[in-house]
Amino acid sequence: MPPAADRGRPTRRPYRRPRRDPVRLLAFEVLRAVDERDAYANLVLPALLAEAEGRGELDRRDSAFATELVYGTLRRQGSYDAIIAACVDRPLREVDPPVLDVLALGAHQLLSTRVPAHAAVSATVDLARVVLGDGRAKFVNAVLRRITAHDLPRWLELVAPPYDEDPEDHLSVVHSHPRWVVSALWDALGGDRSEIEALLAADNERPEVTLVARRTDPGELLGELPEGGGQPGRWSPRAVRLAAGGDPAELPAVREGRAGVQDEGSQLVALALAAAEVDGEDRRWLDACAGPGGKAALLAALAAERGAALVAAEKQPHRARLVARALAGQGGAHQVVVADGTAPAWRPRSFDRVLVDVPCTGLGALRRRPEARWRRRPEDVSGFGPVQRGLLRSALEAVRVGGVVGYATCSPHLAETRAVVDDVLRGRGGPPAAAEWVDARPLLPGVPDLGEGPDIQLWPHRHGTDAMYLALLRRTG
Ligand SMILES: C[S@@+](CC[C@H](N)C(=O)[O-])C[C@H]1O[C@@H](n2cnc3c(N)ncnc32)[C@H](O)[C@@H]1O
Repeated sequence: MPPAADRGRPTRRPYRRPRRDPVRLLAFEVLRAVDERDAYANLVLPALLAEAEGRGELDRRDSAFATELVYGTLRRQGSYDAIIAACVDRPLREVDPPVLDVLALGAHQLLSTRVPAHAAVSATVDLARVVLGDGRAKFVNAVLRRITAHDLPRWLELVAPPYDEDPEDHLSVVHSHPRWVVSALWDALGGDRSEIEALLAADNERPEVTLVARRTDPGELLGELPEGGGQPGRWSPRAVRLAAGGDPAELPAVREGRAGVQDEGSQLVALALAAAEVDGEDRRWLDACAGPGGKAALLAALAAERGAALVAAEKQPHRARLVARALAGQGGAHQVVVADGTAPAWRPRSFDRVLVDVPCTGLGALRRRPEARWRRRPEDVSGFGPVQRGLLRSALEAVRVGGVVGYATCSPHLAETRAVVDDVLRGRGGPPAAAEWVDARPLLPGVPDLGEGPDIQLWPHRHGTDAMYLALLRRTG
């Protein structure tokens, strides 16, 4: 019983220092960097994890949890913002961004992880006390407690507008994509509600890690993995799908460049270009937009098997250095040049095969770059248009008559894919190109649902790959 003098007064809790949880602190630091400095989570996070592991603050499991917190929170930010807005009594724009980041981290733990609700709330409030101060931590506590009232499906029923009233707004909130991205993806995909929902859901899944066997056989590569460590690719004869866990960069085959980490979609683009028929010689290949070098490394290996030589061009010097690193040890004849593909340093008609994997919005790789969907703007699409058309025109000039150009994007947006190729072929905004379509679908035997052709569009929910696009064109004059 409290002493008589204290009776009737509210009992004060003894002051408790907040627990400094290095995992949540690190996750918060990454979210702030993404928000404040436009940093890329896939660059900042590994660097901070490596430092923290080096200091002995985090072990592998902690790092995996920090990764899940950062990527999951960023991917689901649209849904969480709608839920947080329903739990806050003022417009979200009036809540400080660092407070919103803490709330989103808490919402993610409560609604999408197995962390028990009481632990998610107390750990997030402790984080708030450390990074925001005790006053704002009380606000965080109150909002998180409101969020615990429902699970994610119920919250989405409550906060998303009904599908029948506004399908795109509904999907935007439920699947956490900006409305304009939902709209663009649906235009490119076609199909009904279930198809677009499957795509949007796939964008929110963590992609599996795939290796490409470059100077080795995929069977041998599998043999180098521990028991149960991988399985053959779904579509690419060179792919090995890694089981979860472990750092692929530490595998000897990857360290030695015999294999690399590469999505199967990117492998298929390089393989289809290499499989296209060219009339006559097949000795000189060009990758006109090579940085950071994933496709160039596979092309170099394929070229070396046939005695062909690869020129890998890249406009940005620092990215050209990455290309040189990717090509090191690939064997065969290859050369890396810093060059603007729209004002080329090579003579016209001097290549037999050309890949032009143009800069684009990256809307096909949303699984990998969790913040990209929030950073991109609709006007970015038209911003890339002139360089995409210029690069394709130059690629068609660089290839000789009878040779083949592959135009690739890691965006399925129709304005970046078919529209660019159609404009260049029909001479909109320049002279018409003397080139014909090559049907790319038969060059990828066994890969289903590639579209109506002659170009191909891969999809995360159909193929488990990034949404890569490829058009193949043969120069005719
Ligand atoms: C989509 S990325 C290419 C990815 C690469 N093919 C791979 O698989 O690793 C596009 C690249 O084109 C480069 N780029 C942009 N404009 C260019 C230009 N005018 N000439 C050459 N490269 C350019 C960018 O710096 C970027 O590295």
